[in-house]
Amino acid sequence: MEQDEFSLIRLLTAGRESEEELRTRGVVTGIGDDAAVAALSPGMQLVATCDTMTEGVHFLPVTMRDEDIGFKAMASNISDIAAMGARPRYALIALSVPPGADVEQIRRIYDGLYECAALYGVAVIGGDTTATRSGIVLTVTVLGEVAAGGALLRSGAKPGDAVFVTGPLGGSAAGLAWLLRRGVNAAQWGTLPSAEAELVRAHTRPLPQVAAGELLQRTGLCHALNDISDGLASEAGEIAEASGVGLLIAEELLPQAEGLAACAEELAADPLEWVLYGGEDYQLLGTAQEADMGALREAFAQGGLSLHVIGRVTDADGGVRLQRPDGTVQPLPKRGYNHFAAN
Ligand SMILES: Nc1ncnc2c1ncn2[C@@H]1O[C@H](COP(=O)(O)OP(=O)(O)O)[C@@H](O)[C@H]1O
Ligand SMILES: Cc1ncc(C[n+]2csc(CCOP(=O)(O)OP(=O)(O)O)c2C)c(N)n1
Ligand SMILES: [Mg+2]
Ligand SMILES: [Mg+2]
Ligand SMILES: [Mg+2]
Repeated sequence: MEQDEFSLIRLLTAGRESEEELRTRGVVTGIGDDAAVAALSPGMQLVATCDTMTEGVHFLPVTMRDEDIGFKAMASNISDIAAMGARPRYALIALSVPPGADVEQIRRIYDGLYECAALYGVAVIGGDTTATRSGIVLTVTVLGEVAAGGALLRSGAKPGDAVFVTGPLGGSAAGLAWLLRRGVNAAQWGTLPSAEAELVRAHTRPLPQVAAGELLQRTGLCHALNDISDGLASEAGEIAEASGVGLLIAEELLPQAEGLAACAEELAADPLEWVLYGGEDYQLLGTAQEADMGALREAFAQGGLSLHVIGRVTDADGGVRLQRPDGTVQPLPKRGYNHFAAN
């Protein structure tokens, strides 16, 4: 790479957004000083999160195009802001690349980062650039805001609440399984049959549910909220633990990504595994009082958003359980993606 980090930073970030545009988004001092300075709206509290994408762990050449790596790194962070019922505002990007990296590849990763940021009105205000000895590591920090005292936590679920999700599950894991099995190169994705293309899209270009999170926050009716990065079972376990409750999920009510069953059949896989344990769907999982679900459904329908009731909150004794279609109930282990599992 014929660059030092200063020229690389300029190459990646210069000219992406006009001064004027950054100012209207609240940026007082952006890229180029020791730290960024940015405004928060009056009466709002800061909501901050960071997540990393590591080559070989979160992506491989056969699973993600360069632009997708950037898009998904930004999207997964925005999803955590959505899961607090907050609005994403600013992002910082920490990039580590091997010394011999292809600058054009890094630039494409940045195209994806900025594409996702623009989609959600997020301004990139800084970051850090270093070398790594092998593999790309991309860490995004997103700063958002929420009405003071109004953040939606994992800890507010109450027995008797309905449990809901904001959209279909299992698509990302199915898309990943399909890409790994087929090993097709990204240039061929455009020619995929539409069902597979949708699943691949769910894996490579997840769309965080910011509008749903903000709507849930505004209504004041949502008791607990979490986003699904590690899988439904794992995130349900997080809500149960944080709230000191149990959750009973009905398998029949789980919304499946379109084309999931056909893809599972083709790959001789179990679609329920993808739905429960696959992860990276970035839908929101929440609870609200049963009696308020009608009002929530109406508000979601008016906003063109979807909402699916998938179960109910119980007392803590039962833990997290799954009701099978035949009526039997079994424990739903808090199994999901584990970075340190032996494999
Ligand atoms: N290395 C770390 N140091 C401090 N806090 C961390 C670290 N890693 C994760 N956390 C915090 O632990 C909590 C759970 O993290 P995580 O499971 O990654 O959440 P999510 O799945 O929503 O990204 C978050 O509050 C996160 O900020
Ligand atoms: C090549 C490849 N193998 C496996 C996966 C699946 N995968 C990797 S990380 C992960 C969970 C989500 O990532 P994590 O870093 O745990 O995010 P967080 O829970 O902190 O939001 C999953 C399902 C993948 N995306 N790509
Ligand atoms: Mg995390
Ligand atoms: Mg989360
Ligand atoms: Mg995780």
